[in-house]
Amino acid sequence: MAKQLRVQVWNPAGKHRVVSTKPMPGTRWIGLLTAAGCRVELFPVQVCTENKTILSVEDIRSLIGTQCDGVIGQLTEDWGEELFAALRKAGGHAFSNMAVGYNNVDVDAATRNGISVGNTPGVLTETTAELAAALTLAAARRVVEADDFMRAGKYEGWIPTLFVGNLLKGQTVGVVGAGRIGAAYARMMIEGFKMNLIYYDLYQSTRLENYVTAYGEFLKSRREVPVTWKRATTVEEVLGEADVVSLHPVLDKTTYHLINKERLALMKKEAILVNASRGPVIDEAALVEHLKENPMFRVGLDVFEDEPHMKPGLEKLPNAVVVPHIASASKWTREGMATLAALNVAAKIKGYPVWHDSNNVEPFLDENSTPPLACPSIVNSKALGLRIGGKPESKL
Ligand SMILES: NC(=O)C1=CN([C@@H]2O[C@H](COP(=O)(O)OP(=O)(O)OC[C@H]3O[C@@H](n4cnc5c(N)ncnc54)[C@H](O)[C@@H]3O)[C@@H](O)[C@H]2O)C=CC1
Ligand SMILES: O=C(O)C(=O)CO
Repeated sequence: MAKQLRVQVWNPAGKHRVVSTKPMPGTRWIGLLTAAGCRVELFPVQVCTENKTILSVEDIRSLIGTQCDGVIGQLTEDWGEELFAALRKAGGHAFSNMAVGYNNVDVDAATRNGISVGNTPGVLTETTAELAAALTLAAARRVVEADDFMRAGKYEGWIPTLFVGNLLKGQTVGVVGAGRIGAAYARMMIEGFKMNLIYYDLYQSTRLENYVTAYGEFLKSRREVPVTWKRATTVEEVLGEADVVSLHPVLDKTTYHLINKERLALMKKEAILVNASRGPVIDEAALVEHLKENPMFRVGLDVFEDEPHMKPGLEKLPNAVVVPHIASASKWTREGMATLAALNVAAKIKGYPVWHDSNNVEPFLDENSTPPLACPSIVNSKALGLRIGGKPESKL
């Protein structure tokens, strides 16, 4: 039996019961749900005192209870048949992850149970790309190693060989998964550091290619060396040619352990590998061995295969920069994610259609105007036969 969980409640008299499995930043999301007539319940995680950061399936079943219209869940939770069946039985038909990635959700199980699955695209794009850029710089210029050295009182004066790293300008940046975040990261590295691009994706990114071409023309007009781009036909091509490789694909069967022992061996000895997508995209045990054998190879990791744990040995390696899945952690983005997740649930409960363009959710994020009457992004809208539409001006 799951122990009784303490919950906080807003708008207790609300007609529709919505549960959020974790507290989310800001208050706009609560206001939007209560304005839509929802009673909002959330499980307040006290990370240090209760050590209850990740809810089990059993915990979540107990939060859903016998009557629940919708749930806002988190990427740390396993949303499969058991939970969706429990939600359906409780009368619910709306779920949203507070994340753009939804590899923790069995979308087919949700569809079988008639439950919509929302996610939060777009609002994380630049924030996540910026953290990937930060990890790239930290790894290239050995920022964390040097910081540790200073704090340990080891600095005795400038020497020419101290913490020598990699220059990015003129080198090649490789992007695997050139979707929203991958393309934003590519633009940052190209414009910021004048790197050349090689990318691999299942689809061509004409927009990104045109952007790099135009920037190259601009540089030429200023008599500077132009940047270039190339679309690789295999991931191996990217790994062999790039000086920096950043991973931004979705996690699915095709990307699980995309970077493994054999593919790491194709990379340059002094290359930099960054992962701000999902941990299992890299075979982390193979990566630890590769880092041990190649001390000039460096990584920047935001995500881990067995999150929140690291594979043994990673914590001891100076050529790894590691941060705890914070790529989307800017105030604007996290509050925006909460808003989109809340609207995915509230608008579904109200029977509104699904927004026509999940790549442009900005109209939902403007705090000074009322959001469109639509669910911002529902990944199984087609399978459920949901209506597409949305009127920007009307109140929820
Ligand atoms: N570390 C963090 O805090 C964050 C991590 N993410 C992760 O980043 C992922 C990407 O997010 P977005 O860019 O918004 O999604 P997106 O859907 O715009 O881009 C994903 C790209 O991956 C490509 N792709 C799919 N399978 C591939 C394969 N086998 N090989 C190469 N490319 C492949 C797709 O074609 C697409 O272009 C999310 O699914 C999520 O897992 C997203 C936000 C924050
Ligand atoms: O949105 C996602 O997929 C995340 O990983 C949140 O940071």
